[in-house]
Amino acid sequence: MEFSTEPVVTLERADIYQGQKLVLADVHFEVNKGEFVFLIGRTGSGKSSLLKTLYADLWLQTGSAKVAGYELHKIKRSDVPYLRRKIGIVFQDFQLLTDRSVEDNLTFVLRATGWKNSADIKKRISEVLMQVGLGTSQKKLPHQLSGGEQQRVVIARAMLNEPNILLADEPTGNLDPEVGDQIMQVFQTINNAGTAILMATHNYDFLKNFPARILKCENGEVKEA
Ligand SMILES: Nc1ncnc2c1ncn2[C@@H]1O[C@H](COP(=O)(O)OP(=O)(O)OP(=O)(O)O)[C@@H](O)[C@H]1O
Repeated sequence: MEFSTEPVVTLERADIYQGQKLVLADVHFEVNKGEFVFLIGRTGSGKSSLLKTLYADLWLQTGSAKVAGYELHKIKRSDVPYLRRKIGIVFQDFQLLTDRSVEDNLTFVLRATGWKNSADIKKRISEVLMQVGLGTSQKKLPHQLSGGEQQRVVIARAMLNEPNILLADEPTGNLDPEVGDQIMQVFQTINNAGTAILMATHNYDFLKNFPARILKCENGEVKEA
């Protein structure tokens, strides 16, 4: 599996619903290993619904999809946690546990995903924090960090189990433009090291400054832009 060249994401004839409402029809695209893809579209066009489908928060009812080796049209609910270990998820709001230090937030995730050895846990936490440029913040509580630093911790958390792809939904939406650019650079560094990224964004400066493939949600469809 690790050495295969198959795409990280494949969707074919997928219809994406919110309740009874068809949000996106006949969605078909692939994301290859190590690729960077922006997902754009107006408010309400279906970007979040598409990302939610990929991490099996929204259930795929028609069509087929394969994400990190898991077939979403066949997946059992009990396998969803394993799918989510293979994909990292980053939202706009930071969703850190506010009463725990950075280190404890990250340890919590590692222990919940089966890590037992304390030395391995410490080593992995230092690695991901270095990767996001936050080497010295282990002992801090989230409120002692800036918004940009908190988002770095969230990205570090998403990287803990070496995902094949990061799904990011407006990851810079709550940040000042300058800080947003720095976070975008963190994503670039991670992408350059081989992790695919699918990022929903409203920030058109990113599209200009960080050229990459663009998918657009428009009129109930997903198109290459
Ligand atoms: N939980 C929900 N229940 C019912 N309808 C929903 C739900 N979430 C979203 N929708 C509807 O689905 C459509 C797509 O919404 P979605 O959030 O995927 O769009 P988006 O492109 O991510 O928008 P934004 O840029 O504002 O985040 C919208 O019409 C929205 O009202």
